[in-house]
Amino acid sequence: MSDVSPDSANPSGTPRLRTAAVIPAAGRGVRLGPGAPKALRALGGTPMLVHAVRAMAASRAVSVVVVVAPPDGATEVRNLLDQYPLSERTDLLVVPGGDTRQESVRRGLDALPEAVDVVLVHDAARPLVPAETVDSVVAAVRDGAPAVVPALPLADTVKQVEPRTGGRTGEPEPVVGTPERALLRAVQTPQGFDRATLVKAHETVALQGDGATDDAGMVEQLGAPVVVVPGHEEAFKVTRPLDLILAEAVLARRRATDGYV
Ligand SMILES: Nc1ccn([C@@H]2O[C@H](COP(=O)(O)OP(=O)(O)OP(=O)(O)O)[C@@H](O)[C@H]2O)c(=O)n1
Ligand SMILES: C[C@](O)(CO)[C@H](O)COP(=O)(O)O
Repeated sequence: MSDVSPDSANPSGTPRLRTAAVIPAAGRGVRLGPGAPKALRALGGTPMLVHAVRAMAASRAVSVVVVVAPPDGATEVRNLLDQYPLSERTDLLVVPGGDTRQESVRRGLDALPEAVDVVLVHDAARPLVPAETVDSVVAAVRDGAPAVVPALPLADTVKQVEPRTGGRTGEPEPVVGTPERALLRAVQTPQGFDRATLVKAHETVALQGDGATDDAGMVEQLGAPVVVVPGHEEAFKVTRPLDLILAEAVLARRRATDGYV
């Protein structure tokens, strides 16, 4: 496995790959219920986005973090993040996002400094991803994989259905298949990419007008290989109210046992 040392720690004099994390944080969080934009809601008294930024900066490989803020909230987010300074080895940029996650990520990619070769894309809504998960994604990209996703096996059986369009919520839907569960993985973030591959994927998918629910899906549409590495249970996405309760519990345990702030 490739090491994940920072640029400045390269003893051989050969150019070190520079790694940036793009954090899309421009969503509203409709499924979480009414309130501030999801990334700005408190988790253990600290905005969820701050946890996500710290999780990326905790990896020694990451030297640049680009936060993609709500379209009209970049200044507010910058002022907020300035209250939670990172160590000097991490540069922080804040840019305005777009109407979809895909558009927000694309705007984050546009802001990357030229020297960056490896890009992580990490949901602000996954505030508790451990540093070792981040490191293993970076290492796999530095080892030559153009696209890497952390993922876990599924606990539930999955059914494919014929969705009822325009029907009432809760109306029965016909089942059309049961994919073999052992072949499925639930995909998390950060997803890691060779920068040129990810930029090309975003350009191509935007031109075709198609979408994807994750960045690796866009790379798949290019025909480039995508590999999976083990994810982590604590990298779950805060999507619904119950997720926030779980996140509070995980954070409280970390604070009690690991000295996490
Ligand atoms: N226009 C958007 C939509 C989403 N996101 C980000 O993409 C991540 C994953 O999206 P999700 O969990 O679906 O967040 P929301 O879109 O905010 O949630 P919801 O669909 O419930 O409104 C989040 O960090 C969210 O802020 C973004 O940057 N720009
Ligand atoms: C990118 C992602 O987190 C991978 O599981 C997921 O696809 C985001 O989905 P969302 O509906 O935009 O939260």
